[in-house]
Amino acid sequence: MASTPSITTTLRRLHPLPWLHSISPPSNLRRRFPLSTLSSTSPIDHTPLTHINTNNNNNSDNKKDNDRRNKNSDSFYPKRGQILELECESLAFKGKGVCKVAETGFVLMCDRALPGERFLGRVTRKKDTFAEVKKLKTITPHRDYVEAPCEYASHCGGCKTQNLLYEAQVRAKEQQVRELVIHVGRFSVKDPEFDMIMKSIVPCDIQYHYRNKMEFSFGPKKWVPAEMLEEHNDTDSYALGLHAPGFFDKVLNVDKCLLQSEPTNLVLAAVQDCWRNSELNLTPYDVHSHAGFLKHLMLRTGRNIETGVAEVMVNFVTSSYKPDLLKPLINKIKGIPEVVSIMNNVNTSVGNTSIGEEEYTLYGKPTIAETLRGLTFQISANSFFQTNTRQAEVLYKLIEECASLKGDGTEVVLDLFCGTGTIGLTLAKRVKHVYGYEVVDQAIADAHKNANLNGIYNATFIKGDLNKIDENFGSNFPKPDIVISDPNRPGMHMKLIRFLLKLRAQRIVYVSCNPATCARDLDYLCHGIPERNIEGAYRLRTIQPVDMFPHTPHIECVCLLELC
Ligand SMILES: C[S@@+](CC[C@H](N)C(=O)[O-])C[C@H]1O[C@@H](n2cnc3c(N)ncnc32)[C@H](O)[C@@H]1O
Repeated sequence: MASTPSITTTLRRLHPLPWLHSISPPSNLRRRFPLSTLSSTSPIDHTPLTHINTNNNNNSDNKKDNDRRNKNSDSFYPKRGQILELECESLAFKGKGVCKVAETGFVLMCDRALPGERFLGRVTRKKDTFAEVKKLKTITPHRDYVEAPCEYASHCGGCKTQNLLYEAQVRAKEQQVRELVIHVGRFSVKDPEFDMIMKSIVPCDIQYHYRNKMEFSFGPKKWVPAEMLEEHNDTDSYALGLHAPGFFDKVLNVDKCLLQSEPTNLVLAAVQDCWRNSELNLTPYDVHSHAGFLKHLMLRTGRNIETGVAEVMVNFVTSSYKPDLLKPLINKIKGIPEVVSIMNNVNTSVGNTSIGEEEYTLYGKPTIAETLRGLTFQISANSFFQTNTRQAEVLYKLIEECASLKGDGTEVVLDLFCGTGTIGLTLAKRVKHVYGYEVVDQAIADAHKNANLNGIYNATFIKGDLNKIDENFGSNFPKPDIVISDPNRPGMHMKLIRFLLKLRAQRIVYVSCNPATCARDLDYLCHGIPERNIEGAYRLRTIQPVDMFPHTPHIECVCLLELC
């Protein structure tokens, strides 16, 4: 709680999770509400507070929130620039710390504030129902403080919670999902089955070196956080590293990253060791002037399928094709035994993406391999593959359990947002047919390759935009028994939700990397949208959070829905 400062008060109604206003409404939701109302608020804002009260009136946290709102309709509204003493209560969206003003419950969100930490913070931004704060100084550290092993942890855009005990990280993630399921999904804790539905989070056994893919950027200048400027006098030199949080044009120079594999750290160190040598004439790409050659260094780790030994692919993304310039770097890194592939993606566009219009193999082979649930997958520089292979095994096992296939080869599976087909393919041997839909051409091509590689001939992968389906969509495949839906962060488009409600497959396994849009879609599928005369048709049986990415705010969930 913040100690009550001298303030001007403003009349405001508070949503139990006001920071959700910062989730931009996905295009599909614009259809749910009149455009005029969406210009200023998110769809979640339209859930009347009374509705939340009725549905969740035995939730003690909600009750306290609501009581407080009733007593204090005049809530504290801080001024920009104001300095407050705050205590972080929990973690929320994007891993930001949630602090509340004593008495009024007004919410302040602070990046890198951790539960239990008391600190001084300056108000940097005011939104309608909450404000953002920048931490200036810790007064007392949070209760689960641990020393962060990475020297960049306090300012790198990758990890946000390295100095929070891992057990506390997963507790906070689990709590976040629970709150979203209640407040956004409108599932009631009063339901006697609620505790059975809401499963405990599955932690990640390995908390470092778990990522099989990292992308570092080159930049003309090292970025140094303001508070460290005095210690650094080399800010004018070239940078290779990770982006500063929220900035596409600021690169924090890093010599190693504790999330990637050990061999890829050797590659990064080898490149760092020589690329600035002026004799090599290597220049970093400048995203403002568009001059320069080196754009990104992408490192991927797979394994030799026969021996199980790690294999590394190095992908240089450059603004033009000049392989001779890369030769000294190649000579240096090909000496690292795990490096089996050096690729060059040439991207001449002014954009900052790492996918090239042309791709060249500069050394070794053009793909590496990985296994998942007993299948082999070929991974090219740009193909999508789950970035935490070990935890993907856990995730896919959960998906398979939720699918509860009969195993007699009679069932049809619809794999929506199939990517390179990994989920559908891991189920294919036990079903009649898998139909996969995905918008990216290359992913569809990889899915077909993966099917052939694994001798799977009962899977069809089709390119299609699931945000643009029409009434005929369902005539492209037989009625599925099981639908798997694994959308990216914006969740499912309203057209797809309507389609699924009409299709009435027996089971839907919803895999999500964004618990907020997941909770929203579960609400639609289970409770319908009364104001649009859409009835829900599903019952939520389980929601299982899985931690795929320790030290980051990301949360994955596997949800099982059954037809009512
Ligand atoms: C979270 S990934 C899931 C990939 C896959 N299921 C897996 O586990 O590897 C989401 C996938 O949805 C695809 N996607 C995003 N928007 C889409 C759309 N509108 N229509 C179809 N596919 C889309 C992305 O290209 C991406 O491959």
